[in-house]
Formats: sequence, C-alpha cells, structure tokens
Amino acid sequence: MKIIEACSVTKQYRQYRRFSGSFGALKNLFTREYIEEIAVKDLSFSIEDGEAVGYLGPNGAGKSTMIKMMTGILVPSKGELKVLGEFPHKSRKRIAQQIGVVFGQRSQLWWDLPVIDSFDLHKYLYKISEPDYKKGLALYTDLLGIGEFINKPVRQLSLGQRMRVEIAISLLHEPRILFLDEPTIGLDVLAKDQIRRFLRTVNNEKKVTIFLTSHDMKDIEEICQRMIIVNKGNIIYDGTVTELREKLSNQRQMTIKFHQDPGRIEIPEAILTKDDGLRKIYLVERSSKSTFEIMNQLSACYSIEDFSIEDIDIDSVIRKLYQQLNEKKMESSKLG
Ligand SMILES: Nc1ncnc2c1ncn2[C@@H]1O[C@H](COP(=O)(O)OP(=O)(O)OP(=O)(O)O)[C@@H](O)[C@H]1O
Repeated sequence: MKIIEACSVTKQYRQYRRFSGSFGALKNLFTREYIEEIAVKDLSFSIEDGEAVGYLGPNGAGKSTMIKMMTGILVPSKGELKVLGEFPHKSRKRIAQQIGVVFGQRSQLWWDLPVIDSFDLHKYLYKISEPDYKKGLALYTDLLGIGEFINKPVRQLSLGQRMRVEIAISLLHEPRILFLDEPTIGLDVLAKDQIRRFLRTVNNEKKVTIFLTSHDMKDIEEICQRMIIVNKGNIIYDGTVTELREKLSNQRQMTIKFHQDPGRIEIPEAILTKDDGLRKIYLVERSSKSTFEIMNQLSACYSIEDFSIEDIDIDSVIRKLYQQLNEKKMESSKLG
C-alpha cells in the first residue's frame, strides 16, 4: 500500500527583493520586486507502507522543503502530495496523529522543563490513553536509555541525550510514519550507532515507515533499504545503496599484507593506491582478471600473511556523484 505519493510536486519560494544601502532602504519602501527560487522541481515518487527511505542530496537540494511539505508545514506550489491518502497541509491535525517528526536542528522539547514533563505534555496534546502512554514511555525510555536523565531539565542534556528524547517523543503516539531531518547531526560515533540501531528496530519490528534525510551515508546505509538522491529539486537516483555503488564504481579495493616487505609491486590489472611496505592497497576493476587469479600469482612469488577485498566505501561513491554533478554544472555555465 502506498503511504506517500508525490506527483509532479514543485515548491517555489517567493521573497521580496531587499535593496541595500540608504538609497536601497528608501527603494524598499516603494518597490516590490520578487525573487523566486525553485526548491523542489516537478518531483514524483511513492513510498510503500513499512519502507525505510533515505533522502539524500547536497546542501540546498530541497530535502528539508520536501519534509516540511510532507508534514503539512509548507504547501506545494504545484502538483499533488498525499500522505496516508490525505493532503498534509489540509488535514494537518488528522495527519499529525499518524506521523512523528524529528528535526535534528530544531527541538520540540520544553527547554526549562524536566524531560518527563515534555513526555507528559505530548501525552496530553496527542490524547494518548494512560495505559498506552505508560507502555510507550517504558519501552522507548528503556530502548534509548533515557531513564537516567528523565528528571533533568532539557537545557542540561547533551546533544546525544536530547536527540534520544526527541526520537522517543516522536514515537510516543505510535505514528505510522516517522520523518527525520538529519537526526544524527553533530553526534559522536557511539550516539549515532545507538540511534541507527534503534531506528532499524522501529522499522523492522514496529513496521513504522521511515523517511530520513542525512548527509551521513552510514545513516542511510544502516537504516534504509532504499535511497532517493535529489539535486536542485530533481531526483537523480532512486534505488538501493548496493545498486548505486555498482553503477558508479566498477572498482574494488584489494588489501594485501606480506610477511616481509617485497618492495613496490606493480600488478597490470590493478592500481597501487597505498604502499606501507608490508601492507599494500590496490584498486581492481570488477571486470578485469579475477582477484583470485591475481592472488594466486602473487602467492606463488611472495609470502602473504593476509588479504581482503572490499567494495569502495559509499562516501567515495557519493563524492564521485556530487563531483560529476558539479562538473556538469560548470560545463553548462560555460556553455551558457
Ligand atoms: N523560507 C525560505 N525562503 C526562501 N528560500 C528558501 C526558504 N527555505 C529554503 N529556501 C531555499 O530553497 C532551497 C532548498 O532549501 P532546503 O532547506 O530545502 O535544502 P536542503 O536540501 O534541506 O539543504 P541542507 O542540506 O543544507 O539542509 C535552498 O536554495 C534554500 O535557500
């Protein structure tokens, strides 16, 4: 069942043009010129119930704008956007009961109140019954380790602790969809890991549909089965992380550890990218002679302690994609 449907959605921001300087200030009083910016352009996609989708793109690609439209905060300029069969901006109250929203850079908590008071307030606002509230509170505070600071005022929490509370609160009313805009921004490795594990559980076991934006590819790789990449408001990729890696990088990384430093070894089918003496790293084309054959030939001449073959890491793949986009942009500006 389709839970989110975007059909040719466009969002255009319109702002007054502000003139600077003292003459400009005067001009501002008498002229009304507009600057228009297209943040989301003719975008179509659909998301099935229970999916976990990562929404990715360079800065300014229109990701937050899309989440704001899906949660009913902004209205599309053109096209049709439906969440749970409704237009989010028209049915904000009804939709709010079925969605959870976490903005990594903006808090929904009461700064001066203890954490537990924000939970209580959420119970009241969302009309959660006492037994459901108790069950949800116990479950999420336990899974996210919130108990130890539940009586502290929110302003005294670390960023990692606050994000755990934001996520727990957003799930308290048992929403069917959870929207997260950069939920791990600024967190350390352990805090990121805990949140990723938790979101995976919520998606796998509670079947909550997840729509997440992040600049951290690990978030997407570890939580989402599908990723949509946008640039300048357009979709440039929709598929799995593995498919993207295969499409953009036909190379794999081969690491060989020798018992004794054999000196520089050139392999015709591979490029030496790092040489630490005992440990050498090569890039091998997927289509070239098999790595197995290469290893066979090497082990006939040298004593090898260990070797491994890995896919290129996904950050490098995305970097390559963004570089390609930048190059295209430069080319078209030259042509223009
Ligand atoms: N309220 C607004 N008024 C005018 N322009 C806006 C407004 N909000 C966003 N924009 C513009 O729309 C474009 C998309 O912004 P948006 O915040 O959706 O991008 P994003 O992909 O979330 O970026 P980031 O990764 O940096 O958070 C940007 O060019 C931005 O300057």
